[in-house]
Amino acid sequence: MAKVFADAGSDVTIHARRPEVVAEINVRHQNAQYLPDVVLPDRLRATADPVEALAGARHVVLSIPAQALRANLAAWAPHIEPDAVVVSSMKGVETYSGLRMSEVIHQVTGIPCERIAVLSGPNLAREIAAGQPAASLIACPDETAAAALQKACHTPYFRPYKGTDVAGCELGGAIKNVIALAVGLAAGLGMGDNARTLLVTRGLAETARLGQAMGADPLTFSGLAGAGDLIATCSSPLSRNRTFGEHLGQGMSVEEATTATGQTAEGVKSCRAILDLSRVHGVEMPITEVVAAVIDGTTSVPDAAAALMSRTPKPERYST
Ligand SMILES: NC(=O)c1ccc[n+]([C@@H]2O[C@H](COP(=O)([O-])OP(=O)(O)OC[C@H]3O[C@@H](n4cnc5c(N)ncnc54)[C@H](O)[C@@H]3O)[C@@H](O)[C@H]2O)c1
Ligand SMILES: O=P(O)(O)OC[C@H](O)CO
Repeated sequence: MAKVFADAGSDVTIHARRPEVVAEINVRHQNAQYLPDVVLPDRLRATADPVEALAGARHVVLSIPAQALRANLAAWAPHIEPDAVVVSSMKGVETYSGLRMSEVIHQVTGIPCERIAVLSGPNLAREIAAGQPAASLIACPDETAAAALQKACHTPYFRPYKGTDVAGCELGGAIKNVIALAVGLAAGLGMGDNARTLLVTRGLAETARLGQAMGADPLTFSGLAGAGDLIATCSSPLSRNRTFGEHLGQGMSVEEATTATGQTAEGVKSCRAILDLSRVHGVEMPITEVVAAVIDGTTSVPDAAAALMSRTPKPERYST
C-alpha cells in the first residue's frame, strides 16, 4: 500500500523495524524479502523511527499483524498528527477483546470514528506491487475523509471504491481468512472444486449472518470486501491463509505450518475470536467452528470435514 500511495502522487514514509530493511528501501528501492523483483518508487522512503514516519502525515496506514496492533499503536499514538486520518488495512479480530481493528484504533488512540477508515478487498500484495489491476473498498463514517483517501490511493492499477459500512468491510476481510483456511484444509486433503465452492458459498453465508447480527449491511458482503476478497483469497496460491490450511490438510502441525508459511496468516489467531463473537451474537458459524477446533487441536482435519458433511440438512439461507 505504501507503493500505491506513492504511485498516486503522495510522499510516503514507511516505518520498518530493521535498519537493514530501511537501508535497502532508501538506497536500492527494494524490499527483496517481501517483494522480490519490485522496484519501489523514489518518493517512498523508509525510517526506523516511528516518530519521524508520523510527523506531518495526513494519512497513517496501519498494516501489521492484527494481534500486534494494540501494543505498537500505544507507543505511536502520541505522535499521530491531530487531524490525520488513520487507515487500517489489517484483516483480523483481536483475540480476548473480540474487537475489530478500527475499534482497537479508537480505543487505544481516542481518535474519533470519523477519522478512522478501513481499506479491504481482493488485494493480494504481490499482484498489487507488480502493478496488476485491483480494486478495494474504503469504508469510513465521514464521506469527505473517505473521498480524500480514495483520491490519495487511486492509480492506473488500483481502483478504490468508498462506503460507510466499516463493520461490514472489516468483518468481510477477517472472516474470509478463516474460510480460506478451510478451503486450504480441503485442498490439502485432496478435495476438488465442488468442496472448495461449497466452503466459499456457505462461508459467505456465515460471514453475512454474523455481519448482519453485528450491525453491518448484508449487501457489503456481496461486494469487494466480502465475496470479492473471499473468492480471491480462496482461489489464490499467493494467499497465506489458504496455504496455511493446505499445509495442515497435508498433515503438518500448526507449528510446522506456521514455519512453512513464513508470514502472517491472520485467520489462525482470529478464528477463535470470530467464533466467540458468533456465540455472543447467537449466530451459527459451522465452518469457523471446525477451523477453530482444528487450530486448537481439539479435532482432526478428517473429523472436521466429516462433521461439516454430517450436519442436519436444512433450507439454504444466505443471512439471518
Ligand atoms: N499481504 C497481503 O496480501 C495483504 C493484503 C491485504 C491486507 N493484508 C493485511 O495486512 C496486515 C499485515 O499483513 P502483511 O501481509 O503485511 O503481514 P506480514 O506478516 O508481512 O507483516 C507486516 C509487517 O509487520 C511487521 N510485524 C510483524 N510482527 C510485528 C510485531 N509484533 N510488531 C510490529 N510489527 C510487526 C513485519 O515485520 C512486517 O513488516 C494483515 O492484517 C493482513 O491480513 C495483507
Ligand atoms: O495472504 P492472505 O491469505 O493474508 O490474503 C491476502 C489478502 O488479504 C487478500 O486480499
